[in-house]
Amino acid sequence: MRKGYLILESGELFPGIYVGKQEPVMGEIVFNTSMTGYQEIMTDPSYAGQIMTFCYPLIGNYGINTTDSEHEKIQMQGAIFANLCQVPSHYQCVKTVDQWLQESGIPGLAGVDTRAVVKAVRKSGTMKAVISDNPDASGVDWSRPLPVNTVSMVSTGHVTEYPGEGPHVVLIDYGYKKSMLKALLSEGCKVTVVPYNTSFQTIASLHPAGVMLSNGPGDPLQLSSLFGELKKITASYPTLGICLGHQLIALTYGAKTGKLLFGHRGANHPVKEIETGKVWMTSQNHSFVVEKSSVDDKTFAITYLNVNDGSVEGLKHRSLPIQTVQFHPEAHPGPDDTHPIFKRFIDTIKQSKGEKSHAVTY
Ligand SMILES: NC(=O)CC[C@H](N)C(=O)O
Repeated sequence: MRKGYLILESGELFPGIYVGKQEPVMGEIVFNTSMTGYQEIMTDPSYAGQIMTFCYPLIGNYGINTTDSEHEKIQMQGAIFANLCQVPSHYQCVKTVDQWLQESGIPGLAGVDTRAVVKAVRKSGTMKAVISDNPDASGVDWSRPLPVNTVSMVSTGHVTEYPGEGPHVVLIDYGYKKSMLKALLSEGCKVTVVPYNTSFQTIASLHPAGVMLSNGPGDPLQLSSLFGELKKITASYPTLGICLGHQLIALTYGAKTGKLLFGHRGANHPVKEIETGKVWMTSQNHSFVVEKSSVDDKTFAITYLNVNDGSVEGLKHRSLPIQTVQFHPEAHPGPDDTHPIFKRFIDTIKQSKGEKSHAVTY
C-alpha cells in the first residue's frame, strides 16, 4: 500500500491510498453524487480531463462488467473514493475497479475523506487538482494549463453507420455515450455517427431525416468556430441536442453560456417540465449552463427548469423543429424516466418528413 495525496489548487490536502496507476496527474476536480453507475460515469467522455470524487461512500462492490461502459475506455484523469471495494460480488463482474484503473493507466486514491473534498469544492468551485505521492504542495506548478480542445480528444475520426428500419439520424459525436446510440437504435432508427467537425455539406450528403448533437467534455465555446455550420445543419433538419449539444445550439442561436460554481453531477436532479408542471428526476453531468437572461424569447421557449437552482434545462425553437435538454434522457436513473424525449424527437422527425417549411438551401 502506497500513500497518495489529493491536493487542491485552493491549498487543501487530502491523504489516501494510491490505487490504479501510481503516478501523478493533474485535472479539474469535480464530484458526482450518484449511488450507482460508477462504470458508466468512469467511461463517460464528458469527464475527459477531470478528476472525479465519488460521493457515495462505497464504490466497486458490484465490480466491472463487459456491458455497461459508455465508451471503450475510462475517460477521466483520476478518481477519488472513500471505500473502494476490492472483493466485488456480481454474476457479471469480470474485474475490480482497481484492476481496471491499473490496466487503463488511470490513477486513483481510496480511503479519502470525500465528504471534506466535496465541501471544499462546493466552497471554492471546480478547480485544478493533483493526485501525487508528494504531500508538498509547493512543488505543484499550478500555472500549467489544462487541455481546452477536449472534444477533439474524444470524438471519433470516422463515419460509422448502424442499420435500422426507421428514420435515419446523424449523431454528431462530441464524445457521445453509447446509451445515446442505444436509445436511438431501440427506437428503430438507422444511425450514422460522424466526427464533431463534420460540415453541413457532408451531413447533407448522408440524407438524414434528423440530427442529434451529443454530450461532450469541456467548455462549449471551444467549438465556436463551428457555429456557422451548426446553424445550417440545425436549420435544415429536426434536431435534438443533449447536454453539450444543448449548449452548442443555444450559443449558435445567440444565447450565452456560463460556468456553475461546482456543476450538477448525479442521478437525482429534479427538473420541471414547464408545459405540464411535471417534475422528472434526471441524470446530470455538466459545469456549463445556458444563461437564462440571454435566451431570446422570440427564438426559444424554455421547456425545462432545474428545481434546485432555476437554471435552464431545455429549449424548444419557436419556428424550427429543434429541441434540446441539458440533462441526460439516455441515462434514466430509474426504469424509463425521460426516455420519451427520444420518442418525441422521432415523432418530430416523422411529422417534419415531406414538409418543406424548415428546409434551407445553401
Ligand atoms: N455532459 C455534457 O455534455 C457536459 C457538457 C459540458 N462539458 C459541461 O460540462 O457543461
